[in-house]
Amino acid sequence: MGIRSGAEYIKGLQSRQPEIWLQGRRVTSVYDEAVFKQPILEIAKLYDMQHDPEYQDKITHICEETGERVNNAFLPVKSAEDLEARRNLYEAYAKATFGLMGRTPDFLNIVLTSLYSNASFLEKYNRQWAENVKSYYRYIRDNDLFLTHAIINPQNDRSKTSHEQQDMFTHLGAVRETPEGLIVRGAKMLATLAPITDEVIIYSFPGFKPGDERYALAFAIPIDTPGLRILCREPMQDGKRSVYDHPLASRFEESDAVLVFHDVLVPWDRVFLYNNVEAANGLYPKTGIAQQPAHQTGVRGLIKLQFATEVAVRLADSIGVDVYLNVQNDLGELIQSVECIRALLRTAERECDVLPSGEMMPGWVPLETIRGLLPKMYPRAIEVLQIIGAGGLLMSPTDADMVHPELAEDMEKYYAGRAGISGSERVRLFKLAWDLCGEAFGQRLLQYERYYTGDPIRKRAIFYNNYKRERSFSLVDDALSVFEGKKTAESVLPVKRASGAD
Ligand SMILES: Cc1cc2nc3c(=O)[nH]c(=O)nc-3n(C[C@H](O)[C@H](O)[C@H](O)COP(=O)(O)OP(=O)(O)OC[C@H]3O[C@@H](n4cnc5c(N)ncnc54)[C@H](O)[C@@H]3O)c2cc1C
Ligand SMILES: Nc1c(O)cccc1C(=O)O
Repeated sequence: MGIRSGAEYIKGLQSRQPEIWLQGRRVTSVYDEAVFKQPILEIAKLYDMQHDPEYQDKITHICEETGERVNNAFLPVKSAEDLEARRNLYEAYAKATFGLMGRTPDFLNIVLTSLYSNASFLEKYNRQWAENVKSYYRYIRDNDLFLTHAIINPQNDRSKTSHEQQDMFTHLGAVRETPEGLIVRGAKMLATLAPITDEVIIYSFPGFKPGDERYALAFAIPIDTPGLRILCREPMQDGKRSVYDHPLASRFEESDAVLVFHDVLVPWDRVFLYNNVEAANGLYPKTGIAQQPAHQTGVRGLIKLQFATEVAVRLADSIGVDVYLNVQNDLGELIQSVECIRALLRTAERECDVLPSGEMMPGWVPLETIRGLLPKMYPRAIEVLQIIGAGGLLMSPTDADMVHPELAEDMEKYYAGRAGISGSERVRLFKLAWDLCGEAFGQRLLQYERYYTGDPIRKRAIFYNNYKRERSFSLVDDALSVFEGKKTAESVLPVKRASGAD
């Protein structure tokens, strides 16, 4: 089949009835549910872009194996050209959503492509797991499906491992084997966009300890598999807010959900890993599923940061405050943050790593640096928006006020910005900014940037430890070589090193 259109994606959603719980009731038709409607349409637009002549060659390619046109997320990366094709895709999708949707279909489809490219990792433990991953990749690619994922255990008692929790099946684990497959029970978080996806893939960040064998699992199933319950968090929109009043919040809210598995059957051909702590701990660091998605999130994060920065610049300009040094200083800082991420991405794309499988991956050090910096840079951009917008962010009237005949004159006069910025222009700009920096929607976007890639503190500690392992920090030796063989600084003269260097 190859690339789907938006209408085909929506038809797929309409053909199923997953068990979705929202505000105390069961959702019977996800497409007709107001809170999901607009996000569905935004995702549908991304599917349509695959057929749009403006984008088609940038974001899709002809699959070598099938001869069909498929999305670039399914392209195993073997060369710089492949990497560029991937980047074009990330950029096109991120620009279409202003970087505000983190879990667009490309994200998990590249995870899957990496698992496919590095299936040899699984083969070492079980040949069938590797075969299962490969056929699942082909199935998702050829049907152009949209996945959600849940790789974190619910936040119950973080000081204990899965098998030490109060109930054996609080965290998702295997209950028993049957001839048809594995029965699994328990919960996982935090499946973004789960209600509007086709399938769910389950795996985990490393951290399993001996005794956690039943939780060491990876598999994928259709989102409407019997026994799988999707428990949505409280939505931040009712789905009926005006696009004028909430130009971003009304369109781009990604729902998040806890997934509860009530004795769900996972067919054997969908089991990718089971009952093996070592394999489960190696899956994330050793199959490229950390590094390739970091490229996608780096590009998306750049667009999001750039967007917030542009809003801040336009906001400041609209009320004439960017003549002040402090405001210029803050805006200059944001622009430098954007340029820093842009430069890191370029470096990552040029300084590639090549895995034993031949898969080419953007450089680990610059990508991890982006992962470490964005959780600080994005919240700072939001803070700057709040500081520059100040009380003006709290004076925006509504769409209805703007068009009311009795108020129209006041609106244009008292809400105008500096010369040349009309009342309606200024109000629209401030509403855009408020969605990002004031609304619950904007707070979620901030929380996403802090945590989507895991706990930033532990991530940075892992980065430090790996970096230290791979490097000798030899500049220090070079500096200290001046003391070689000498006891005191007073007696020092440069000495010849073994290498012959001074
Ligand atoms: C908006 C949003 C969307 C998300 N979407 C998805 C998704 O689609 N799929 C998915 O699988 N996940 C998703 N996540 C989850 C994300 O992966 C986690 O939030 C992230 O891994 C951090 O884990 P946690 O939230 O459980 O925090 P915790 O690990 O519980 O951490 C809470 C606090 O305790 C500290 N802490 C906890 N344990 C330790 C420890 N061992 N050592 C030191 N400090 C510790 C942390 O530093 C942190 O401050 C999403 C998260 C957000 C916010
Ligand atoms: N955050 C991630 C995720 O949810 C799945 C795969 C990779 C990541 C990541 O940021 O490394």
